Amino acid sequence: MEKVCVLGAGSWGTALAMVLAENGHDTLVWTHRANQAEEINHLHTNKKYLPETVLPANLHATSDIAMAATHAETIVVAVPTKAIREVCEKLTAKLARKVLFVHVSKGIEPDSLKRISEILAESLPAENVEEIVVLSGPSHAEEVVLHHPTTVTAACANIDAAEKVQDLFMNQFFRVYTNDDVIGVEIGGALKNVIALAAGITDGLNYGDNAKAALITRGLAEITRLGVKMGGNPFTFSGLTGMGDLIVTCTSVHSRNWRAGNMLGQGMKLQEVLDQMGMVVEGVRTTKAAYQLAEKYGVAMPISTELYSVLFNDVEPKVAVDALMMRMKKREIDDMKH
Ligand SMILES: NC(=O)C1=CN([C@@H]2O[C@H](COP(=O)(O)OP(=O)(O)OC[C@H]3O[C@@H](n4cnc5c(N)ncnc54)[C@H](O)[C@@H]3O)[C@@H](O)[C@H]2O)C=CC1
Ligand SMILES: O=C(CO)COP(=O)(O)O
Repeated sequence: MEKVCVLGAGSWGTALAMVLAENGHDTLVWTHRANQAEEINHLHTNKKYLPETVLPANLHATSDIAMAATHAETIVVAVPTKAIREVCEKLTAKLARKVLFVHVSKGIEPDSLKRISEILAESLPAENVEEIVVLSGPSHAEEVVLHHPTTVTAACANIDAAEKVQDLFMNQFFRVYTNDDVIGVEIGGALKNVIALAAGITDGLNYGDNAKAALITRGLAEITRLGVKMGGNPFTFSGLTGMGDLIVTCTSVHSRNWRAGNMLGQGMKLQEVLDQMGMVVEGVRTTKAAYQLAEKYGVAMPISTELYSVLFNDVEPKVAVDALMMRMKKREIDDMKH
């Protein structure tokens, strides 16, 4: 039995804490909201994020970051990308030992263009970090808490650390693979949210399944082009954290990014959509990062670029789709190289 702390009691942090507690680990979930910690401890629910779920009685919560820092041999970071630096800062002052860090957030920081493992490495004291492992793949919290079969990947250059995380989480309904390609796994996990927003938009425009299949396939092509240029293994992008996650996020009703895109496609403005969601839609900030990364690495990312113009330059979704369809003629396979 390991002592594990999960930082963030949104839908994903709570679902993963539930997996860990059910696996018999001494699991504590930290939330910055005291009333949410009380709800988890006394009612064994987290109604705002997982309204139908009863949490295991051995899952405990705290809003005291010092308690979270001292409890854990392993810390799972499950807050949205934009909160990671702030949470690390709070945690840093309280860390007293070396900890194995696992992150499950899917984003890239705009402007700095840092991946999450890079943000963690620069925000946490090196003497307190045993390793940083990313856990990613096609996995909606809503299905994990129902014990529906789910597969994910734990990635770290140090494969022993990835295997340790595999052992922590793996059970009959939650299957964990390992990979040593952190760049490929993080890029796939972050950028699929961009394509899911676009898929939601075409569904909101009632463009049907041909359009969605095209977005998934050409989306994977541009994610792979960028990811390989950044140093990722090309095979990672056809795995669980690439194609797998792209499929689930573009097709599932649980997807926050698809739902947000769907509202945009139906004519709502971005701010209205975000106000209505009440949960993190990582793809919005990641679209900005993708646009910047495409420029930085000189890689063609037409879907991300058109989505950027919809989200940040007020271009009508239909106009953006027309622009994608009317691009210069291309060869399908040659195009993958540029
Ligand atoms: N929901 C899901 O099924 C999955 C989510 N993810 C990723 O996990 C990450 C978290 O997502 P969700 O749990 O869905 O988000 P959420 O919106 O359900 O919850 C986010 C949680 O972070 C907390 N938070 C926000 N700002 C904070 C701050 N400054 N300090 C401390 N806590 C803060 C919120 O109070 C909330 O408890 C995202 O990067 C997402 O892409 C990954 C796989 C599945
Ligand atoms: O990453 C996810 C599923 O693997 C969650 O995606 P959404 O944030 O779009 O809900």
